Amino acid sequence: MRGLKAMLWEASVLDPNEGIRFHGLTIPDCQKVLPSAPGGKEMTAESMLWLLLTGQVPSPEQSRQLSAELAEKGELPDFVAKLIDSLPNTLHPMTQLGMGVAALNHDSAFQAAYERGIKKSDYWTHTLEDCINLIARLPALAARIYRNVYHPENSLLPVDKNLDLVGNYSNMLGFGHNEHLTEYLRLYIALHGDHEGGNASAHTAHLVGSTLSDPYISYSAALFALAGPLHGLANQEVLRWQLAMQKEIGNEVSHDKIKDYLWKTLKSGQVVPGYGHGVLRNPDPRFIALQEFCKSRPELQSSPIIQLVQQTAEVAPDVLKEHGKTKNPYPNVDATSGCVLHHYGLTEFKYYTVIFGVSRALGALTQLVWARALGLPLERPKSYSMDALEKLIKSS
Ligand SMILES: CC(=O)SCCNC(=O)CCNC(=O)[C@H](O)C(C)(C)COP(=O)(O)OP(=O)(O)OC[C@H]1O[C@@H](n2cnc3c(N)ncnc32)[C@H](O)[C@@H]1OP(=O)(O)O
Ligand SMILES: O=C([O-])CC(=O)C(=O)O
Repeated sequence: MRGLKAMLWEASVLDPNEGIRFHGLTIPDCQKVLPSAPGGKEMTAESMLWLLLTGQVPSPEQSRQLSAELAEKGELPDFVAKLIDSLPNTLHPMTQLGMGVAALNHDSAFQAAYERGIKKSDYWTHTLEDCINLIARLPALAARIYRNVYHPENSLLPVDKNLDLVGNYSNMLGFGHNEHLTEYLRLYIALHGDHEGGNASAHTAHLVGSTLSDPYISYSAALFALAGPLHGLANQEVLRWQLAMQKEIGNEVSHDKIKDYLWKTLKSGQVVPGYGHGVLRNPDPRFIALQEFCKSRPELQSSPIIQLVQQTAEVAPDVLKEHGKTKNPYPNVDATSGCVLHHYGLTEFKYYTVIFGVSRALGALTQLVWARALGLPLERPKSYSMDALEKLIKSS
Protein backbone atom coordinates (compact mmCIF):
# COMPACT_ATOMS: atom_id res chain seq x y z
CA MET A 1 0.00 0.00 0.00
CA ARG A 2 3.08 2.27 -0.18
CA GLY A 3 2.16 5.36 -2.16
CA LEU A 4 -1.54 4.51 -2.27
CA LYS A 5 -3.43 7.76 -1.72
CA ALA A 6 -6.33 6.71 0.46
CA MET A 7 -6.91 9.09 3.36
CA LEU A 8 -7.75 12.67 4.21
CA TRP A 9 -5.35 14.07 6.84
CA GLU A 10 -5.24 17.81 7.32
CA ALA A 11 -2.70 18.35 10.07
CA SER A 12 0.52 17.25 8.44
CA VAL A 13 1.98 16.02 5.16
CA LEU A 14 5.12 13.90 4.78
CA ASP A 15 7.39 14.47 1.80
CA PRO A 16 9.80 11.54 1.20
CA ASN A 17 12.80 13.84 0.80
CA GLU A 18 11.99 16.87 2.90
CA GLY A 19 10.17 15.16 5.79
CA ILE A 20 7.19 16.37 7.76
CA ARG A 21 5.34 19.70 7.58
CA PHE A 22 2.67 20.58 10.11
CA HIS A 23 0.04 22.68 8.29
CA GLY A 24 2.79 23.71 5.92
CA LEU A 25 5.38 24.47 8.61
CA THR A 26 8.67 22.54 8.76
CA ILE A 27 10.15 21.60 12.12
CA PRO A 28 12.57 24.59 12.13
CA ASP A 29 9.59 26.86 11.23
CA CYS A 30 7.64 25.47 14.19
CA GLN A 31 10.63 25.95 16.47
CA LYS A 32 10.66 29.62 15.43
CA VAL A 33 6.96 30.45 15.67
CA LEU A 34 5.33 28.18 18.25
CA PRO A 35 5.24 29.56 21.80
CA SER A 36 7.44 28.05 24.49
CA ALA A 37 6.71 27.55 28.20
CA PRO A 38 7.56 30.42 30.58
CA GLY A 39 11.32 30.31 31.11
CA GLY A 40 11.81 27.71 28.35
CA LYS A 41 12.89 27.82 24.71
CA GLU A 42 11.33 24.71 23.16
CA MET A 43 7.83 24.78 21.67
CA THR A 44 5.17 23.40 23.99
CA ALA A 45 2.95 20.41 23.33
CA GLU A 46 -0.13 22.64 23.60
CA SER A 47 1.14 25.07 20.97
CA MET A 48 1.66 22.09 18.62
CA LEU A 49 -1.80 20.78 19.57
CA TRP A 50 -3.33 24.18 18.74
CA LEU A 51 -1.54 24.26 15.37
CA LEU A 52 -2.54 20.68 14.48
CA LEU A 53 -6.17 21.22 15.44
CA THR A 54 -6.79 24.67 13.96
CA GLY A 55 -4.06 25.26 11.37
CA GLN A 56 -3.21 28.51 13.22
CA VAL A 57 -0.15 29.47 15.24
CA PRO A 58 -1.39 30.31 18.75
CA SER A 59 -0.32 33.43 20.59
CA PRO A 60 1.60 32.87 23.85
CA GLU A 61 -1.58 33.87 25.71
CA GLN A 62 -3.72 31.31 23.83
CA SER A 63 -1.13 28.64 24.45
CA ARG A 64 -1.08 29.47 28.20
CA GLN A 65 -4.89 29.34 28.33
CA LEU A 66 -4.82 25.90 26.77
CA SER A 67 -2.16 24.81 29.31
CA ALA A 68 -4.44 26.01 32.11
CA GLU A 69 -7.44 24.15 30.67
CA LEU A 70 -5.45 20.92 30.30
CA ALA A 71 -4.07 21.21 33.84
CA GLU A 72 -7.60 21.81 35.16
CA LYS A 73 -8.75 18.54 33.54
CA GLY A 74 -5.56 16.58 34.21
CA GLU A 75 -6.30 14.36 37.23
CA LEU A 76 -7.16 10.69 36.73
CA PRO A 77 -10.48 9.29 37.92
CA ASP A 78 -9.92 7.13 41.03
CA PHE A 79 -10.96 3.88 39.40
CA VAL A 80 -8.38 4.31 36.61
CA ALA A 81 -5.65 5.05 39.16
CA LYS A 82 -6.69 1.87 41.04
CA LEU A 83 -6.77 -0.14 37.82
CA ILE A 84 -3.21 0.92 36.94
CA ASP A 85 -2.03 0.29 40.52
CA SER A 86 -3.43 -3.25 40.36
CA LEU A 87 -1.34 -4.25 37.31
CA PRO A 88 1.85 -6.29 37.78
CA ASN A 89 4.99 -4.19 37.30
CA THR A 90 6.16 -6.83 34.82
CA LEU A 91 3.40 -5.85 32.37
CA HIS A 92 4.91 -3.75 29.56
CA PRO A 93 4.32 0.00 30.15
CA MET A 94 2.71 0.30 26.69
CA THR A 95 0.16 -2.40 27.54
CA GLN A 96 -0.62 -0.51 30.74
CA LEU A 97 -0.98 2.77 28.84
CA GLY A 98 -3.36 1.23 26.31
CA MET A 99 -5.45 -0.29 29.10
CA GLY A 100 -5.60 2.98 31.04
CA VAL A 101 -6.60 4.98 27.96
CA ALA A 102 -9.33 2.47 27.08
CA ALA A 103 -10.68 2.59 30.66
CA LEU A 104 -10.95 6.39 30.48
CA ASN A 105 -13.81 5.87 28.02
CA HIS A 106 -15.98 5.36 31.11
CA ASP A 107 -16.45 9.15 30.95
CA SER A 108 -16.73 9.47 27.17
CA ALA A 109 -18.89 12.46 26.21
CA PHE A 110 -19.20 11.09 22.66
CA GLN A 111 -20.40 7.68 23.79
CA ALA A 112 -22.96 9.20 26.18
CA ALA A 113 -24.23 11.63 23.54
CA TYR A 114 -24.47 8.86 20.94
CA GLU A 115 -26.57 6.78 23.34
CA ARG A 116 -28.83 9.79 23.86
CA GLY A 117 -29.22 9.98 20.07
CA ILE A 118 -27.47 13.05 18.65
CA LYS A 119 -27.33 14.27 15.06
CA LYS A 120 -24.33 13.35 12.90
CA SER A 121 -23.51 17.03 12.52
CA ASP A 122 -23.01 17.27 16.31
CA TYR A 123 -20.58 14.34 16.60
CA TRP A 124 -17.52 16.53 16.41
CA THR A 125 -18.27 18.68 19.48
CA HIS A 126 -18.41 15.65 21.79
CA THR A 127 -15.38 14.14 20.03
CA LEU A 128 -13.48 17.36 20.69
CA GLU A 129 -14.44 17.28 24.37
CA ASP A 130 -13.17 13.68 24.71
CA CYS A 131 -9.95 14.44 22.84
CA ILE A 132 -9.08 17.40 25.05
CA ASN A 133 -9.91 15.45 28.22
CA LEU A 134 -7.81 12.51 27.08
CA ILE A 135 -4.79 14.64 26.18
CA ALA A 136 -5.12 16.39 29.55
CA ARG A 137 -5.08 13.10 31.47
CA LEU A 138 -2.26 11.37 29.60
CA PRO A 139 0.59 12.84 31.71
CA ALA A 140 -0.95 11.68 35.01
CA LEU A 141 -1.64 8.24 33.55
CA ALA A 142 1.79 7.85 31.95
CA ALA A 143 3.58 9.15 35.06
CA ARG A 144 1.63 6.76 37.29
CA ILE A 145 2.77 3.83 35.13
CA TYR A 146 6.40 5.01 35.40
CA ARG A 147 6.16 5.40 39.18
CA ASN A 148 4.52 1.99 39.68
CA VAL A 149 6.89 0.05 37.44
CA TYR A 150 10.21 1.70 38.26
CA HIS A 151 9.96 3.81 41.42
CA PRO A 152 7.21 2.45 43.69
CA GLU A 153 8.97 4.10 46.65
CA ASN A 154 8.10 7.59 45.30
CA SER A 155 4.83 9.37 45.94
CA LEU A 156 3.07 10.90 42.95
CA LEU A 157 2.74 14.66 42.71
CA PRO A 158 -0.68 16.11 41.84
CA VAL A 159 -1.17 18.11 38.62
CA ASP A 160 0.24 21.63 39.09
CA LYS A 161 -2.27 24.17 37.70
CA ASN A 162 0.55 26.58 36.81
CA LEU A 163 2.53 24.25 34.58
CA ASP A 164 2.25 23.36 30.91
CA LEU A 165 1.37 19.79 29.90
CA VAL A 166 4.96 18.58 29.57
CA GLY A 167 6.13 20.59 32.59
CA ASN A 168 3.55 18.63 34.57
CA TYR A 169 4.51 15.33 32.96
CA SER A 170 8.17 15.82 33.78
CA ASN A 171 7.28 16.88 37.31
CA MET A 172 5.10 13.84 37.89
CA LEU A 173 7.79 11.56 36.44
CA GLY A 174 10.09 12.97 39.15
CA PHE A 175 12.30 15.04 36.80
CA GLY A 176 10.75 18.46 37.43
CA HIS A 177 14.04 19.71 38.86
CA ASN A 178 15.83 18.89 35.59
CA GLU A 179 15.04 21.79 33.26
CA HIS A 180 17.21 20.24 30.49
CA LEU A 181 15.19 17.03 30.46
CA THR A 182 11.90 18.92 30.69
CA GLU A 183 12.88 21.04 27.69
CA TYR A 184 13.95 17.95 25.79
CA LEU A 185 10.60 16.32 26.57
CA ARG A 186 8.80 19.42 25.25
CA LEU A 187 10.68 19.15 21.97
CA TYR A 188 10.30 15.36 21.81
CA ILE A 189 6.56 15.47 22.43
CA ALA A 190 5.89 18.32 19.98
CA LEU A 191 8.00 16.64 17.26
CA HIS A 192 6.43 13.20 17.51
CA GLY A 193 2.92 14.68 17.59
CA ASP A 194 1.94 13.89 14.02
CA HIS A 195 3.42 12.19 10.94
CA GLU A 196 0.55 12.42 8.47
CA GLY A 197 -2.20 9.78 8.48
CA GLY A 198 -0.80 6.58 7.05
CA ASN A 199 1.61 5.59 9.81
CA ALA A 200 0.39 2.58 11.76
CA SER A 201 -0.68 4.40 14.96
CA ALA A 202 -2.44 7.38 13.36
CA HIS A 203 -4.06 5.14 10.78
CA THR A 204 -5.31 2.79 13.50
CA ALA A 205 -6.94 5.67 15.38
CA HIS A 206 -8.54 6.78 12.10
CA LEU A 207 -9.77 3.27 11.21
CA VAL A 208 -11.19 2.48 14.64
CA GLY A 209 -12.66 5.98 14.93
CA SER A 210 -14.40 5.49 11.59
CA THR A 211 -16.65 2.88 13.26
CA LEU A 212 -17.72 5.68 15.69
CA SER A 213 -15.78 4.09 18.55
CA ASP A 214 -15.14 6.94 20.96
CA PRO A 215 -11.73 8.73 20.99
CA TYR A 216 -10.50 6.83 24.07
CA ILE A 217 -10.83 3.35 22.62
CA SER A 218 -9.79 4.57 19.16
CA TYR A 219 -6.58 5.96 20.62
CA SER A 220 -6.06 2.92 22.83
CA ALA A 221 -6.03 0.80 19.66
CA ALA A 222 -3.55 3.24 18.09
CA LEU A 223 -1.23 2.77 21.06
CA PHE A 224 -1.07 -0.97 20.43
CA ALA A 225 0.03 -0.26 16.86
CA LEU A 226 2.66 2.13 18.20
CA ALA A 227 3.88 -0.65 20.52
CA GLY A 228 5.29 -2.71 17.63
CA PRO A 229 9.10 -2.72 17.11
CA LEU A 230 8.82 -1.69 13.45
CA HIS A 231 6.97 1.46 14.60
CA GLY A 232 7.19 3.32 17.94
CA LEU A 233 8.78 0.53 19.96
CA ALA A 234 11.87 1.01 17.78
CA ASN A 235 13.05 3.75 20.18
CA GLN A 236 13.25 1.21 23.00
CA GLU A 237 14.95 -1.25 20.65
CA VAL A 238 17.51 1.35 19.55
CA LEU A 239 18.64 1.94 23.12
CA ARG A 240 18.79 -1.77 23.87
CA TRP A 241 20.83 -2.32 20.69
CA GLN A 242 23.18 0.66 21.21
CA LEU A 243 23.84 -0.37 24.83
CA ALA A 244 24.62 -3.93 23.68
CA MET A 245 26.95 -2.46 21.05
CA GLN A 246 28.61 -0.30 23.72
CA LYS A 247 29.12 -3.35 25.94
CA GLU A 248 30.67 -5.37 23.12
CA ILE A 249 32.89 -2.61 21.72
CA GLY A 250 34.07 -1.22 25.05
CA ASN A 251 35.71 2.20 25.41
CA GLU A 252 37.80 2.09 22.25
CA VAL A 253 35.02 3.02 19.81
CA SER A 254 35.93 3.20 16.12
CA HIS A 255 34.00 3.32 12.87
CA ASP A 256 35.35 -0.14 11.96
CA LYS A 257 34.06 -1.67 15.19
CA ILE A 258 30.63 -0.09 14.69
CA LYS A 259 30.61 -1.37 11.11
CA ASP A 260 31.38 -4.91 12.31
CA TYR A 261 28.56 -4.70 14.85
CA LEU A 262 26.13 -3.50 12.18
CA TRP A 263 27.05 -6.41 9.92
CA LYS A 264 26.68 -8.83 12.82
CA THR A 265 23.12 -7.53 13.37
CA LEU A 266 22.24 -7.75 9.68
CA LYS A 267 23.80 -11.21 9.20
CA SER A 268 21.80 -12.53 12.14
CA GLY A 269 18.67 -11.62 10.15
CA GLN A 270 17.60 -8.69 12.34
CA VAL A 271 16.75 -5.17 11.27
CA VAL A 272 18.93 -2.28 12.41
CA PRO A 273 16.55 -0.39 14.71
CA GLY A 274 16.20 3.33 14.06
CA TYR A 275 17.07 3.06 10.35
CA GLY A 276 14.80 2.90 7.33
CA HIS A 277 11.31 4.25 6.81
CA GLY A 278 8.11 3.43 4.97
CA VAL A 279 8.04 6.88 3.30
CA LEU A 280 11.17 8.93 4.05
CA ARG A 281 14.11 8.64 1.67
CA ASN A 282 16.48 11.02 3.49
CA PRO A 283 17.59 11.46 7.11
CA ASP A 284 14.49 12.21 9.20
CA PRO A 285 14.30 15.97 10.03
CA ARG A 286 13.08 14.93 13.51
CA PHE A 287 16.37 13.04 13.92
CA ILE A 288 18.20 16.18 12.82
CA ALA A 289 16.27 18.43 15.24
CA LEU A 290 17.00 16.13 18.20
CA GLN A 291 20.66 15.94 17.17
CA GLU A 292 20.76 19.76 17.07
CA PHE A 293 19.43 19.76 20.64
CA CYS A 294 22.36 17.49 21.60
CA LYS A 295 24.86 19.69 19.77
CA SER A 296 23.66 22.77 21.64
CA ARG A 297 24.51 21.27 25.05
CA PRO A 298 28.11 20.46 26.06
CA GLU A 299 27.05 17.84 28.64
CA LEU A 300 25.27 15.90 25.89
CA GLN A 301 28.20 16.21 23.50
CA SER A 302 30.48 14.53 26.02
CA SER A 303 28.02 11.71 26.82
CA PRO A 304 29.37 8.31 25.62
CA ILE A 305 25.93 6.98 24.61
CA ILE A 306 25.12 10.12 22.62
CA GLN A 307 28.53 9.98 20.93
CA LEU A 308 27.92 6.34 20.04
CA VAL A 309 24.52 7.17 18.51
CA GLN A 310 26.14 9.97 16.46
CA GLN A 311 28.99 7.74 15.28
CA THR A 312 26.54 4.96 14.38
CA ALA A 313 24.64 7.45 12.21
CA GLU A 314 27.92 8.22 10.37
CA VAL A 315 28.57 4.54 9.61
CA ALA A 316 25.16 2.84 9.22
CA PRO A 317 23.95 4.41 5.92
CA ASP A 318 26.92 3.01 3.94
CA VAL A 319 26.54 -0.41 5.55
CA LEU A 320 22.81 -0.48 4.79
CA LYS A 321 23.46 0.64 1.20
CA GLU A 322 25.98 -2.19 0.79
CA HIS A 323 23.50 -4.61 2.36
CA GLY A 324 21.22 -3.46 -0.42
CA LYS A 325 17.74 -4.14 0.92
CA THR A 326 16.36 -1.08 2.68
CA LYS A 327 15.01 1.68 0.46
CA ASN A 328 16.06 4.26 3.04
CA PRO A 329 19.45 3.66 4.68
CA TYR A 330 19.23 6.80 6.85
CA PRO A 331 18.31 7.30 10.51
CA ASN A 332 14.72 7.90 11.54
CA VAL A 333 13.63 9.74 14.69
CA ASP A 334 13.90 6.62 16.86
CA ALA A 335 17.64 6.37 16.18
CA THR A 336 18.30 9.23 18.58
CA SER A 337 15.21 9.98 20.67
CA GLY A 338 16.10 7.69 23.59
CA CYS A 339 19.77 8.49 24.13
CA VAL A 340 19.10 11.95 25.60
CA LEU A 341 16.54 10.49 28.00
CA HIS A 342 19.13 7.91 28.98
CA HIS A 343 21.81 10.52 29.53
CA TYR A 344 19.55 12.63 31.78
CA GLY A 345 18.67 9.65 33.98
CA LEU A 346 15.45 8.35 32.45
CA THR A 347 17.22 5.08 31.76
CA GLU A 348 14.29 2.64 31.72
CA PHE A 349 14.07 2.18 27.96
CA LYS A 350 10.99 -0.04 28.02
CA TYR A 351 9.19 3.15 29.01
CA TYR A 352 10.30 5.25 26.03
CA THR A 353 7.41 4.37 23.73
CA VAL A 354 4.98 5.57 26.40
CA ILE A 355 6.39 9.08 25.91
CA PHE A 356 5.86 8.65 22.17
CA GLY A 357 2.30 7.56 22.99
CA VAL A 358 1.66 10.72 25.00
CA SER A 359 2.84 12.71 22.01
CA ARG A 360 1.10 10.92 19.12
CA ALA A 361 -2.26 11.71 20.78
CA LEU A 362 -1.83 15.32 19.63
CA GLY A 363 -2.12 14.48 15.94
CA ALA A 364 -4.22 11.32 15.95
CA LEU A 365 -6.90 12.85 18.20
CA THR A 366 -7.13 16.20 16.43
CA GLN A 367 -7.74 14.35 13.17
CA LEU A 368 -10.53 12.34 14.80
CA VAL A 369 -12.26 15.65 15.53
CA TRP A 370 -11.95 16.62 11.85
CA ALA A 371 -13.04 13.18 10.66
CA ARG A 372 -16.28 13.54 12.65
CA ALA A 373 -16.74 17.21 11.65
CA LEU A 374 -16.42 16.30 7.98
CA GLY A 375 -18.60 13.20 8.32
CA LEU A 376 -15.93 10.86 6.96
CA PRO A 377 -17.32 7.36 6.35
CA LEU A 378 -16.52 3.93 7.74
CA GLU A 379 -13.15 2.79 6.38
CA ARG A 380 -13.54 -0.52 4.55
CA PRO A 381 -11.02 -1.37 1.81
CA LYS A 382 -11.40 -4.38 -0.48
CA SER A 383 -9.44 -7.58 0.17
CA TYR A 384 -8.77 -10.49 -2.16
CA SER A 385 -8.19 -14.21 -1.63
CA MET A 386 -5.00 -15.78 -3.05
CA ASP A 387 -7.16 -17.47 -5.67
CA ALA A 388 -8.72 -14.15 -6.73
CA LEU A 389 -5.29 -12.51 -6.84
CA GLU A 390 -3.93 -15.27 -9.08
CA LYS A 391 -6.88 -14.89 -11.45
CA LEU A 392 -6.39 -11.13 -11.50
CA ILE A 393 -2.72 -11.51 -12.42
CA LYS A 394 -3.39 -14.16 -15.08
CA SER A 395 -6.03 -11.99 -16.72
CA SER A 396 -3.87 -8.82 -16.74
C1 LIG B 1 8.48 6.31 14.30
C2 LIG B 1 8.64 5.24 13.34
O1 LIG B 1 7.81 4.38 13.24
S1 LIG B 1 10.01 5.28 12.35
C3 LIG B 1 10.34 3.55 11.98
C4 LIG B 1 10.84 2.82 13.20
N1 LIG B 1 11.24 1.43 12.89
C5 LIG B 1 12.50 1.06 12.82
O2 LIG B 1 13.42 1.83 12.97
C6 LIG B 1 12.75 -0.42 12.59
C7 LIG B 1 13.82 -0.65 11.51
N2 LIG B 1 13.32 -0.29 10.19
C8 LIG B 1 12.49 -1.14 9.49
O3 LIG B 1 12.22 -2.29 9.88
C9 LIG B 1 11.92 -0.65 8.18
O4 LIG B 1 12.80 0.28 7.58
C10 LIG B 1 10.52 -0.01 8.35
C11 LIG B 1 9.58 -0.98 9.04
C12 LIG B 1 10.59 1.28 9.16
C13 LIG B 1 9.97 0.33 6.96
O5 LIG B 1 9.69 -0.88 6.31
P1 LIG B 1 9.51 -0.96 4.73
O6 LIG B 1 8.73 0.19 4.24
O7 LIG B 1 9.05 -2.32 4.41
O8 LIG B 1 11.03 -0.75 4.27
P2 LIG B 1 11.74 -1.12 2.89
O9 LIG B 1 10.77 -1.09 1.75
O10 LIG B 1 12.96 -0.32 2.81
O11 LIG B 1 12.12 -2.68 3.15
C14 LIG B 1 12.78 -3.44 2.15
C15 LIG B 1 13.62 -4.50 2.83
O12 LIG B 1 14.67 -3.86 3.58
C16 LIG B 1 14.62 -4.31 4.91
N3 LIG B 1 14.96 -3.22 5.81
C17 LIG B 1 14.35 -2.03 5.93
N4 LIG B 1 14.89 -1.32 6.94
C18 LIG B 1 15.87 -2.09 7.45
C19 LIG B 1 16.76 -1.93 8.54
N5 LIG B 1 16.75 -0.85 9.31
N6 LIG B 1 17.63 -2.93 8.80
C20 LIG B 1 17.66 -4.04 8.04
N7 LIG B 1 16.82 -4.27 7.01
C21 LIG B 1 15.94 -3.29 6.73
C22 LIG B 1 13.18 -4.71 5.13
O13 LIG B 1 13.07 -5.59 6.26
C23 LIG B 1 12.84 -5.37 3.82
O14 LIG B 1 13.42 -6.66 3.82
P3 LIG B 1 12.66 -7.93 3.13
O15 LIG B 1 12.62 -7.60 1.67
O16 LIG B 1 13.51 -9.09 3.49
O17 LIG B 1 11.28 -7.96 3.75
O1 LIG C 1 5.42 7.71 9.24
C1 LIG C 1 5.61 6.53 9.57
O2 LIG C 1 5.26 5.55 8.89
C2 LIG C 1 6.33 6.19 10.83
C3 LIG C 1 6.77 7.39 11.59
O3 LIG C 1 7.84 7.90 11.38
C4 LIG C 1 5.85 7.97 12.56
O4 LIG C 1 4.71 7.51 12.66
O5 LIG C 1 6.24 8.92 13.26
